Amino acid sequence: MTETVDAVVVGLGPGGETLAGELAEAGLEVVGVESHLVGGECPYYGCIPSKMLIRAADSLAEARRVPRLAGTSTVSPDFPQVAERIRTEATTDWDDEAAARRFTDKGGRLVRGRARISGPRSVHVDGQEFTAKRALVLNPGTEPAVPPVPGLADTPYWTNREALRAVRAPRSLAVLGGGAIGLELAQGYARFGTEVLVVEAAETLLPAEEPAAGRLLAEVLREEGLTVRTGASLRGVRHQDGAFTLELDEGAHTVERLLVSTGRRTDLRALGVAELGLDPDARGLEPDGQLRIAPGVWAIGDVTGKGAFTHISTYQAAIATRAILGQPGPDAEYHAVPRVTFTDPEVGAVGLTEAQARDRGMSVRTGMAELPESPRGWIHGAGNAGFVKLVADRDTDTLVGATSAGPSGGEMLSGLTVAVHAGTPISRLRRMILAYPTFHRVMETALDQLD
Ligand SMILES: Cc1cc2nc3c(=O)[nH]c(=O)nc-3n(C[C@H](O)[C@H](O)[C@H](O)COP(=O)(O)OP(=O)(O)OC[C@H]3O[C@@H](n4cnc5c(N)ncnc54)[C@H](O)[C@@H]3O)c2cc1C
Ligand SMILES: NC(=O)c1ccc[n+]([C@@H]2O[C@H](COP(=O)([O-])OP(=O)(O)OC[C@H]3O[C@@H](n4cnc5c(N)ncnc54)[C@H](O)[C@@H]3O)[C@@H](O)[C@H]2O)c1
Repeated sequence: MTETVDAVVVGLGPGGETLAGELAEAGLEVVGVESHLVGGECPYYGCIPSKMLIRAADSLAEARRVPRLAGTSTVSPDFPQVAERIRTEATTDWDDEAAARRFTDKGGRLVRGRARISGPRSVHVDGQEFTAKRALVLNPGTEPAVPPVPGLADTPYWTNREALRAVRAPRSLAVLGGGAIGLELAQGYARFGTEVLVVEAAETLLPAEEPAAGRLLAEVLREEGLTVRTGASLRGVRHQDGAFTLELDEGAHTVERLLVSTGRRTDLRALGVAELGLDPDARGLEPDGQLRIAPGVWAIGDVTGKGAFTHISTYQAAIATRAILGQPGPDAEYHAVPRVTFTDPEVGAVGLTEAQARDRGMSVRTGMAELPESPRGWIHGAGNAGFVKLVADRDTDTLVGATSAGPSGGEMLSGLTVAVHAGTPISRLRRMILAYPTFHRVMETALDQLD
């Protein structure tokens, strides 16, 4: 016996929760199915607790810079203090009651359990079946992709979840994967006194971004005392007597904890996408401009492969909500996707890297300016590492990508995002007045450097 409603939303991550709530507020009968916590990865194990840890760790780093700028300082890190702030303020002890109420107060019906697609617009949840008259929306998010390293599966390794629920900082930590999750947490823990080793398979850290960003982070992290191995492979892992032994190219390395942060995956087979005629072995779901993947079926969030970021999930949710409500509107655009890795220096980036632009056959010009050489960077002194790199398309005379690394790299990104998003001609950008002495003023130098 199936229950028929207007819309069924599978997974209440940032996008799914927003969309489900808005459809309910618009008067639709909405069932939201969530197998874990309403709100998804971001508020409980992702963006928010990790940034809370980083905020605390950055305050320690700033205090350690006092001797180079202002006098003397004594820093005594207390990890339990930030762990408690994450538990009580960020996650309310990993309890989603408030988020669940936020949805049900809008008129939505929350069904707890794991959904599996059972028909063109139907799902099974623990013996119940729901069929959507108007829309089935898939927002299943991702889970850690764990590489097939011999021995790894049998060890009590950490993923982002355990790393952000920890109540004390381990003495030593190996981080497998030097991408966004790995680097943010590696630096965060190191600043609390953990001895950290980062093992990255690619030749540079943060390999999806400009190589200059990865090189800069490797340099800064090494200066802070972390050990960084790039182009490295983990051949095997053992766990014995409370310690992990890692077999690396250069020999064995023993640590108290191991964090696996080597990317993410979605189990489309378990979700049952074959019922929709889609490939269950695909890496993700490929929606059209209105986020549709089949008649009456939408997909939003990390599973669409357009950038695993909360702002992409909620951006897509807004477009899909409108489409489901039958309101016309523009297709999703991805030429100016911004992202920020919240290391110190922060690495902000938007649009294409130089390599991506060249791969697309563009006639590329680049401009680069170093932050320490700018007035504000020089004034800032300790902790001023960073740069702005611009990637321009010679044919259209517009920026197609930019990277802003520095103490406020994420904030510096906003002007660059506007430029790439709007396709502002470079000749027009060159006539812009930028406040003195800001970090973002370095954009002017980078524009002058466009070869
Ligand atoms: C450590 C970390 C830090 C991050 N930091 C940032 C950041 O600073 N900024 C940023 O923009 N992004 C960040 N992200 C990424 C961000 O968390 C995700 O992009 C964001 O959560 C959006 O994901 P989503 O909407 O696709 O789904 P998710 O948040 O993954 O939620 C999906 C939900 O679906 C549920 N679900 C899955 N399958 C089913 C099913 N079959 N039935 C019922 N329920 C199901 C899950 O339980 C989950 O609650 C970070 C991620 C991590 C791990
Ligand atoms: N600040 C943010 O916005 C933020 C923060 C954290 C995560 N995220 C999102 O979550 C996604 C997932 O993060 P992630 O860091 O897990 O993935 P990622 O893809 O960003 O990085 C994974 C890294 O692991 C490396 N790797 C893969 N297999 C390896 C192996 N066997 N040995 C050593 N290295 C290996 C990859 O080369 C890559 O550098 C990110 O891509 C991002 O979209 C965003």
